[in-house]
Amino acid sequence: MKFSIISTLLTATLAVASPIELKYGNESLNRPLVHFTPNHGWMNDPNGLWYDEKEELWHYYFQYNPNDTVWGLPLYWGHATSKNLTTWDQEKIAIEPLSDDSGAYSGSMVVDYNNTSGFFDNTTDPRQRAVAIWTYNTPDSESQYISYSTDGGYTFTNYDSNPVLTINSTQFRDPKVMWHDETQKWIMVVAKSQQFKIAIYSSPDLKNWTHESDFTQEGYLGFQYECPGLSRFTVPQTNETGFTNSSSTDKWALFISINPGSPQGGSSTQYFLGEFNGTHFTTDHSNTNVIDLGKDYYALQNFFNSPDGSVYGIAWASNWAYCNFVPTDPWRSSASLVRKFTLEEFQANPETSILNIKSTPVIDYDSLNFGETSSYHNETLDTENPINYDLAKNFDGLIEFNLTYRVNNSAFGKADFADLSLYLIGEANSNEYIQLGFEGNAASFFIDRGHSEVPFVQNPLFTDKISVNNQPSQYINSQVSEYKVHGIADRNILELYFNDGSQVSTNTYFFTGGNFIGQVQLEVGIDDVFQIEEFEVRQMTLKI
Ligand SMILES: OC[C@H]1O[C@@](CO)(OC[C@@]2(O[C@H]3O[C@H](CO)[C@@H](O)[C@H](O)[C@H]3O)O[C@H](CO)[C@@H](O)[C@@H]2O)[C@@H](O)[C@@H]1O
Repeated sequence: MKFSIISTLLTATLAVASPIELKYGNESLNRPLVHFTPNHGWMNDPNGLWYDEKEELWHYYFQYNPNDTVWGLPLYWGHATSKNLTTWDQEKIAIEPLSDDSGAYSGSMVVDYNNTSGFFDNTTDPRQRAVAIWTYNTPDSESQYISYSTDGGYTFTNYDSNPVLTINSTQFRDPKVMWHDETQKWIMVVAKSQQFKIAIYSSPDLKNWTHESDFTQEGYLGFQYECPGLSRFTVPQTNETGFTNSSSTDKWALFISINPGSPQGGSSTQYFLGEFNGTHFTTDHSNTNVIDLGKDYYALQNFFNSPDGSVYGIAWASNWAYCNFVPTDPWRSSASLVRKFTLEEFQANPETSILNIKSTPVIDYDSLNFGETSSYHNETLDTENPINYDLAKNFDGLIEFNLTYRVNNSAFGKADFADLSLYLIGEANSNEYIQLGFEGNAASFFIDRGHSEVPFVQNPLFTDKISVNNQPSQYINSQVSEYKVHGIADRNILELYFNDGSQVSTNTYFFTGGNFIGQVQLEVGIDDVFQIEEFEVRQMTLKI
């Protein structure tokens, strides 16, 4: 065994009391630490993401049913705040529906710095003039409402002339609003869900909206479009390999969630890259892109603003195909980690480079304590010598790993199952594990979350095996390619970032007796194929 323990910190104190146990009691052995979960009740889409520049505080609202652990009416906007985008405090409910048979459905938040709406006076700091734009759902209609806050996003007053936008439809929802500098107008993208249209509206004041265009029947349709979003990105500069881009330095991404009927099964989030001129969005190419190739990443929404001008977003880390059966209690569903999105030139294959949205997880390591780190470098693995690493007992169940490996494509035959497999083995029951691996002939990464005794895992729609077609991070020579994967396993959510986030796969998993990982094992199915450049695993926990 060739790993080395680099550091051993905190192990004595961790066994005594973890912050999660103190906060929630024993109910939450599988409650994630750095993925937000409501303290009780049901949660789905992220809503109203914005950054309060005055308080330096991030606000995150979410579809919330506090009365049950399944989706149901009345539906509210729950609320959480964070200083570091890693740990969140749940706040009081922010927006309520008007009756028990209705819902405050998904929507977004803007900061109305210049008081275009007229809702504010000098008593509200311009940086805190928060206006929510959301869908009011009743049995008869879906229409767009606005509500404003004069206390920094904690309580909201409904505009007395709501709705601000209605088209006599029951399938018209999820407005995402941004400010467009060039036209000095607010722009809304909103789903005419079952017409497969993303409608674009403009407004000078958030109250009066003009229909500008529809983006329709593009990409995967599924059953319906939901939760659109429009974000502006900076195009990376042309590099020495001759990658060319448009003369514009900006590029726009239109995000559209589809549910049900996504190609991954259930619900997922796609995006298109193109141009936006203030009234119309046009795609550069007819290809659609999927922002996360896993099963648990839906209804992505990006923050209205951020301190560095970058695009940050959160998704709902579940899937409508099985969300109501997920074995957590007294809450259901988690948010994804916050991700920073940037545009990159992505080598789709040896001949073609394309623009791609790269995802980087945002984790504030200052809010975490670190346990043991195991590290392993420059070894060719063989079948007789796997890496076995026992994690510290009763740790908090948050681990991170980095794995960089080279594949010698000349060292296996067509009929060989040439795999490098990383097993994350349950602490309470070592028969339970997640298998993560790469197979040489398929040149694909795979995730197998089916080795569990939790009955829910047998739900066929949970899809225990998922694969990601994986590009090398570099071609070392004509036979040898290098790949990278960064993983964060947080109690019951595994986020995998391939090649520094060029591709991502987010998937939940469930073990009996809580979701602590007790052992990590890295092994190969065939000799002399895999060279481990780096393999590092570390355990982490929240600072109290
Ligand atoms: O909370 C409403 C918001 O959620 C969104 C997207 O996640 O709409 C989801 C939607 O349907 C789901 O919930 C249903 C109720 O459990 C379920 O039966 C269905 O299979 C799910 O897809 O919720 C509403 C109400 O049922 C339905 O119109 C949506 O498809 C978002 O669009 C909403 O704002």
